[in-house]
Amino acid sequence: MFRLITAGESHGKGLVGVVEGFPANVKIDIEEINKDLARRQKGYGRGGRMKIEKDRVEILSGIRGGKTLGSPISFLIENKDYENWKPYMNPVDVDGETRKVTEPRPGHADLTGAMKYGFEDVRNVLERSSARETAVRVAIGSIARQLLQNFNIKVVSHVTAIGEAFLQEKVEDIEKIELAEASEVRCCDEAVELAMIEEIKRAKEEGNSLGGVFEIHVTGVPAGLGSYVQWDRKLDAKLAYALMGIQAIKGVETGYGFQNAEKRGSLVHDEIFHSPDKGYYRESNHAGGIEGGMSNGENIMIRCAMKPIPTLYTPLRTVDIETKEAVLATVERSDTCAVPAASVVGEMVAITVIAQEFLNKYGSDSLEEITKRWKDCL
Ligand SMILES: Cc1cc2nc3c(=O)[nH]c(=O)nc-3n(C[C@H](O)[C@H](O)[C@H](O)COP(=O)(O)O)c2cc1C
Ligand SMILES: C=C(O[C@@H]1CC(C(=O)O)=C[C@@H](OP(=O)(O)O)[C@H]1O)C(=O)O
Repeated sequence: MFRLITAGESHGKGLVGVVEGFPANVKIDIEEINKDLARRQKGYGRGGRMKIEKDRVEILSGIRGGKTLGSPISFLIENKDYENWKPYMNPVDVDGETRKVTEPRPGHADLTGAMKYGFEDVRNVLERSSARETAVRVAIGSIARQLLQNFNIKVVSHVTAIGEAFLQEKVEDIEKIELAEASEVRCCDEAVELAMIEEIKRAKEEGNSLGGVFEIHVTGVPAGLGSYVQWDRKLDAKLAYALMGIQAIKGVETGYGFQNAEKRGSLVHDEIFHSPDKGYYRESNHAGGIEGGMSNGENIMIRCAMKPIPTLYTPLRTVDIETKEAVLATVERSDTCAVPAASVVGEMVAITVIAQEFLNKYGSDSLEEITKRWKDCL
């Protein structure tokens, strides 16, 4: 299993990722990583920052001649906006007064972060709590995805709700979900997409913000990733942990989680069948591909709820941390809605967990060794 760590401030020089324990001899196409980074930058409702950045990864170690070495993979994603923030973000010489932030935004990490670390300037919190960091997790997910492509495992995602605009029916047809890639809000239904865009336009006009729901589907996952034997080895638990680690994600559901809770068992549990060519299979997938903390061979389906963006152009009431006076929250620049971007991040975070658990089961030294063990289990 590989470990990962991210570093970097939103307006600092750049973001850094380190992946340790990744197997050797896996072909990595760096342009594929850049494509995933670009996908994260798209989506109707984002603010001015995405016009400044053009995220690209610079590999620093762990890949040679297009293949992984088994040594730590490290990389850099430059913050182009650093040029505009140099006087305030320079590691050596900071003019802290000019850009000091003292009006914490409700819903962001600002106030509690400042209290926790003893800061008088909320900038010291917002720089790292920012979802700019998710670019690194997308790059790592893209590397994980390229490993799993060798085993026919694929991940797709789509946005199912933005504010009050949502899909009525749950979509399980992967080809239909893939159509979401072309949509401005990553929704696979044209009529709902238009309603979502309207919803975002209205929120923007009001100086307000929006959240929503996205859904991730992972296909081709073999049965037996994760385990029932210990609570912290359960696949659903690991996915929920990693997905809740994405900024602003406040709910994670596997399969028809909350809907299942309202129904009788006979309508929820997926009956088991067998055929010589398919092996064991189910005709329904209410469990979302996970039973007893293990993948059961069906598609993995996960939904994530994102809260509305905390920075409002019509700001909420707060307290100045210097004067303790009632003021309005700070606003420099913000997205109105980032659910489409979050759905790309969710996709990449989920595939990272699946890759970690895949290596747990099949070994993690070289692609050849893993392939052999995977074939033995087919
Ligand atoms: C892709 C993405 C973009 C985001 N953009 C913004 C933004 O522009 N402004 C903002 O205030 N919050 C934004 N957020 C949300 C904050 O980062 C998040 O709410 C904050 O870090 C507090 O953490 P919490 O919501 O997990 O409690 C974004 C989140 C994601 C996933
Ligand atoms: C920079 C990104 O997202 C940022 C996430 C974010 C936040 O508070 O989370 C606040 C905004 O930052 P800024 O004030 O620089 O515009 C977003 O743009 C990104 O996704 O790459």
